[in-house]
Amino acid sequence: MEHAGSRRQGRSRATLVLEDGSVFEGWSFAGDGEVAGEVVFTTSMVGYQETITDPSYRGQIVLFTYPLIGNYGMIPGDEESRDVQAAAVLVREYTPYHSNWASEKSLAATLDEAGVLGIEGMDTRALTRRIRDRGAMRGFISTVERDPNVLQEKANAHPSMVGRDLASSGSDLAEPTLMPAFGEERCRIVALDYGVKGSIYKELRSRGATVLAMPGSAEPEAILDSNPDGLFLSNGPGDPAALDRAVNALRPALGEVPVFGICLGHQLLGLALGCQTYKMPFGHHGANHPVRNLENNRIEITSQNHGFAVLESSLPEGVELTHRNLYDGTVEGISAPGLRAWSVQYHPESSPGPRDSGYLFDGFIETVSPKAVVG
Ligand SMILES: NC(=O)CC[C@H](N)C(=O)O
Repeated sequence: MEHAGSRRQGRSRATLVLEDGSVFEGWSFAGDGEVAGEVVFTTSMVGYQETITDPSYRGQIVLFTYPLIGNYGMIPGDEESRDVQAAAVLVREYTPYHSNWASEKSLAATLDEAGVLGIEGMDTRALTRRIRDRGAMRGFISTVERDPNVLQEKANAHPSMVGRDLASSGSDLAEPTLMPAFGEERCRIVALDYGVKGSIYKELRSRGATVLAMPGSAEPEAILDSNPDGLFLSNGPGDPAALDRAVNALRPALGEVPVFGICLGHQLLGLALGCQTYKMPFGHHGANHPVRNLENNRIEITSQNHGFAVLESSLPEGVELTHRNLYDGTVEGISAPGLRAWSVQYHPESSPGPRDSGYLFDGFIETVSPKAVVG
């Protein structure tokens, strides 16, 4: 039998223990049970729906630093992929009252249906500081087990994000899928899907690109045989350095077609060009990350979600640093002009403020559009 105080509004107590043994208590607002994952914090003030459905968050327990989550519900069409991808969701306060005219269900209902734990009432500030001070850590959450030692052991038994290939199975695509341009077709590109955010395809298609999406596991011949005007490399979960096969598959395309990569795609391009990647102490997750564009010295406010990065000292000759994080100096963009390849570590166009990095999509489409379509 349950003892008094173990439930609130019909929900269970939940305990999170990090690999260093620190303990955080909360209440489940969705789901019951146990889950392990790397705990990361995101500073986005809006966009929880896009965040939890972003496949790059696979394997991660996502903590929102914004103190109130849930108030605009879930809006059909705003999801980045079909499924909830985050391993669990941690918030300070969850509100079940969602008032956006377009919302059709609550965040809690969505998580419940997906079988993903949602925990509220956690000291998200203390937890964020812990991660910021000690680095990204694995954590284990349970609504059934309360013993911190048991939970810490389980956190430590979970595989580290370093070396984890989550992208080979990151795509929902079973086979190549053609997505027509919105409006007049200007170019045809192949997109390698390692766990893509759907909004990226919308950005490409709305600029006149017909997109042939292929699973990230596509063979090099399949990529080039379709004779694309350009090649796009998507975002995706896990450690890029675990993806030798994907890196080797895109090498033959370099120099043959213009290549543009985002997030994991940026890291894979870097690896294919001979750079190294590393795990950052704690990642960049949020919609307010300032980046200096080294080509024009402007600052762009960008939307980011990455725990790995390209190592600046590993950039070989011919590869240029184009974008750098304003705060911590992380490489956020590179280019290899001789090979017509470039990439950034963030999602152009999904920033909350001025659309100040959409030029990256524009530039890609401009570069790969062979000619204006006649008739
Ligand atoms: N957004 C992404 O594609 C993330 C890339 C990679 N999984 C990282 O964490 O750095």
